[in-house]
Amino acid sequence: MSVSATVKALTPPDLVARKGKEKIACLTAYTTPMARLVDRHCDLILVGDSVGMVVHGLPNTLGVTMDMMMMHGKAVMRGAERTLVVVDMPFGSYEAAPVTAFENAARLMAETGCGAVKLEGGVEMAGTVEFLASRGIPVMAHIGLVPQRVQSFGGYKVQGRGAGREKIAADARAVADAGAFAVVLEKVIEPLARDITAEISVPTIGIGASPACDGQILVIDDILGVFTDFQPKFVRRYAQLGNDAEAAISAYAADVREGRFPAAEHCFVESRNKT
Ligand SMILES: Nc1nc(=O)c2c([nH]1)NC[C@@H]1CN(c3ccc(C(=O)N[C@@H](CCC(=O)O)C(=O)O)cc3)CN21
Ligand SMILES: CC(C)C(=O)C(=O)O
Ligand SMILES: [Mg+2]
Repeated sequence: MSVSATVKALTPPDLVARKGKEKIACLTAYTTPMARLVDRHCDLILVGDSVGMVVHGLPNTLGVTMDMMMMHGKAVMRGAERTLVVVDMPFGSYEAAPVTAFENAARLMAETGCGAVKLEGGVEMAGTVEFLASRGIPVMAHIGLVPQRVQSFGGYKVQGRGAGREKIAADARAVADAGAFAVVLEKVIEPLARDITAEISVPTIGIGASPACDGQILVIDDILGVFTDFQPKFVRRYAQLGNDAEAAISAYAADVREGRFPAAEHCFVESRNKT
């Protein structure tokens, strides 16, 4: 992004203005070429810490570092012109104290050029959301299933059933009141997602939280069929790129072994006029 950019990027206030009017389409991306594609069709790109699982082969998001988020954040910014780019704050970079959170969020914003950060947590993180938001860092909150706490939760379970309902409603109110410009609701039961969406004044972005939300987000590798280690119930697969990639790789290897690749058009000879 540069000051002379001709295309103006969407801002957090632009997305807030869409609530109740137009659905907000969001996807994750981690690389420049994918960011370019998503940028043409979506409103928001999340550089999710899911990158640790889908790109780096980690078992969960706990091992994701600031360096990884910085590097993928920069890569995505090189491909994004009109979407709002949000970078996930990794586990350990924001929970201990608002000042630590500010220092890490400011680094992400300053060094990647992203438009906002996202952090996981509700009532207990509201003070930090307020600290950042009041100091110029737009914050997207993330409540319900919070993957960075998978060890405490004992799995990626549905949220908001029974007694858990009031806790998540309180989380939504707390982060919205603290100044979050949007709230991700992950794997939250539909009636609760509907009530929260009606109650708070900023957009809810659902992932496994029903069409009642103001927008939706999924992990790009899940919708493309690139990541297939597991498939959450909330994912819809729009392509089978993993299968296509395997077929291509297998055909290439067979061509090399059988002498069908390279062919004449891939070879260089003495004559001028040819590159
Ligand atoms: N590829 C990918 N997609 C995601 O949506 C995603 C990540 N990675 N990494 C970070 C978090 C982790 N999330 C997850 C991970 C697993 C499930 C899952 O397996 N859900 C199962 C049931 C598991 C259980 O009940 O314990 C499901 O059917 O939804 C859901 C969300 C969402 N995020
Ligand atoms: C799934 C989304 C909401 C996320 O936090 C991520 O990709 O890390
Ligand atoms: Mg995340």
